[in-house]
Amino acid sequence: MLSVTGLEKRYGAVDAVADISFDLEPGSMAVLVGRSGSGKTTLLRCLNGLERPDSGTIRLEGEPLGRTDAALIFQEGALLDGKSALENVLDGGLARESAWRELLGWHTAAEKRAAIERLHAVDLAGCAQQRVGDLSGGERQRVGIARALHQEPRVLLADEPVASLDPVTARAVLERLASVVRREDLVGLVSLHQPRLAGEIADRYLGLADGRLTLDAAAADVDPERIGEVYNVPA
Ligand SMILES: Nc1ncnc2c1ncn2[C@@H]1O[C@H](COP(=O)(O)OP(=O)(O)OP(=O)(O)O)[C@@H](O)[C@H]1O
Repeated sequence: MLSVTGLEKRYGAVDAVADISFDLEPGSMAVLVGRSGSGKTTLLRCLNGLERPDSGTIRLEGEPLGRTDAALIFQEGALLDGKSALENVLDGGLARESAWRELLGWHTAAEKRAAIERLHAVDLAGCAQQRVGDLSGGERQRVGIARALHQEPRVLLADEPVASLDPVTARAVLERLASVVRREDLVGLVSLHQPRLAGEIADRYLGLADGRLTLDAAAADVDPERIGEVYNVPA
């Protein structure tokens, strides 16, 4: 279980994340909702270790969350366009490698086989050698998922991963993300602005308003009205 307790992150006078506590189970997908500026990105960055919280603890199965335990998928994938899909996925594993390998970007045959497997998991093994810059938006986001998986995370995070995709492609990418989380028994947490898409993949909802957690409930117990309350607008 991922346990977040009393998490706080301030930027000057702004409480971006204010005393947040929640638990998430492995093998289930949680969706993070909230208005723009409510603290979603800050929370995800704290979980991924990109931001250092001012206070609070983040534990996985009782131990402090390690540097490589969580992988974050960004809105635009944060991929290198000039490199192939396979090379981008391989780069995802570099944080686990020794410093000299990381420096040289040198990969073993076993690493390459594993990276192809990750592409296979998102139905993109056929695109392994293609330049990422030549792929469609949906394919790029699936490379982003494969890259994150190659970090071998136990917590898979995504910050508005389908914001730039059409609804049909967005849904396919999210379904792929949710199925990977469930199959590989990961803790999944994804921020989304599209409540309808959220409803199709969420096992659980977390809602933020002004940095505070105002919703923490199983998807079965959440109706559109409750989500509207998080956004402070009628459903
Ligand atoms: N590096 C930073 N320096 C100063 N203030 C910041 C920084 N990052 C975020 N903030 C502030 O913290 C608050 C939360 O921002 P955050 O980006 O986490 O919100 P969000 O819910 O992800 O928004 P969006 O949906 O627009 O991405 C905002 O008031 C924002 O202006």
